[in-house]
Amino acid sequence: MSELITNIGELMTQDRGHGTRRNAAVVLEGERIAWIGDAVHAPAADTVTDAQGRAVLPGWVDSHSHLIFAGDRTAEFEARMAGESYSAGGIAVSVNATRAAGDYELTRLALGRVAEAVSQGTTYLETKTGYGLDVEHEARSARIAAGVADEVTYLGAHLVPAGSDPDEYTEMVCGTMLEAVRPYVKWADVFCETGAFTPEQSRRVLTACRDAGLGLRVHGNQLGPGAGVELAVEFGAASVDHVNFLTDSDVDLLARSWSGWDAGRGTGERGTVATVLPACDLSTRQPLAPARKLLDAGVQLAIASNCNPGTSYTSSVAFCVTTAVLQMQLSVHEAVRAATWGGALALYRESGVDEDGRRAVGSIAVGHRADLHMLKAPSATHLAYRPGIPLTHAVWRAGVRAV
Ligand SMILES: N=CN[C@@H](CCC(=O)O)C(=O)O
Ligand SMILES: [Zn+2]
Repeated sequence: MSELITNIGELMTQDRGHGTRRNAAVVLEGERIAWIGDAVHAPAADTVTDAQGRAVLPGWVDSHSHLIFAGDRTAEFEARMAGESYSAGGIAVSVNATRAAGDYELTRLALGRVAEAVSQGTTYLETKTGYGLDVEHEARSARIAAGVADEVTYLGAHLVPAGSDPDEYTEMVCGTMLEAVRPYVKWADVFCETGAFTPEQSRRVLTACRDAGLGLRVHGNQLGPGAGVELAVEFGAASVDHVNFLTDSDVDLLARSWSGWDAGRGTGERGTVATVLPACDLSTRQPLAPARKLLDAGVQLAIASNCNPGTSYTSSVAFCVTTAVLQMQLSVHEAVRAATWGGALALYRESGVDEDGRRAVGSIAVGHRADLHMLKAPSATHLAYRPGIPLTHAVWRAGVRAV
């Protein structure tokens, strides 16, 4: 089956040429993009969708979320809005509620959150464990995550549970817990921060997970300056996320991590993506991550929702993009790029043409996965120009109309 989407007012492809086309058309064939060109030259297809001048972007690639949880942390949020500051300790509230929930309930909650994300234009999504924090519940979270998300990250190193010895717990994260989650996960993450895991404990987790064949990610430099970025770059992590408190040397390390990479061709040695989480920064009243400075220094940037019950209870990547433009001084093109192609880069999914099951996501090009987001607006600029207005008109995920 093929579908022609025509009369696209603005097609923001975010492909290597960064092309934005006017009066464009796209043909989808099965799960792939088969043709892109001017609407006047569009070929015939089995079905036709008239965009009536609306804008089309790649679907959002949300490279950082924590969707496997039960319970509610409204009280903590209210206390924060009354002046308290965020601390990692709140994670324990979600751990208790998550452990108490049955499998069916936890799955239902996670699926609801994925559906909410898709309804707002997300077509590819990573999610993490991290609210189980014992072998049984981390393995269960990983299994449920594998059934609802495109990419799963093991975050046993989210918090040392109350009553556990930090070094013994870290050993379990690197041993029996890692073994139990291994069949379900592709990535591992560590919350390297005061109140969570020390640099030395983080190093042990990253080493064990790398040796187990997992790709690496780091929660770093969220609540204060620290070793997160240094460790992420040293271990060749795919991304370091949050990055609110960076020294010049952190920015330089991140930029230099990309020096062996040919951005035009997308070849060479990859570095570490800096993932900024604007909704989290607002919701914790933290200083915004220096996205402008990172881009200017040559760092590859992603924007993600960080949807979780503590610091960022939103799955709206559009909201994050809006904030990045209005508050972080990014252009609309840069912000959309970071939330599509940048997210794919952070998940090693930005390239791959017509490889079965591994088509690129996050950009619109022939042979890439047909993940499209049509706005109720003639241009992507409206995402920032009309903040807070739900602008998703239609969504295709792997060629299937999802919204
Ligand atoms: N910072 C660590 N983890 C989450 C928050 C988890 C929570 O508070 O429940 C984050 O990415 O912000
Ligand atoms: Zn997170």
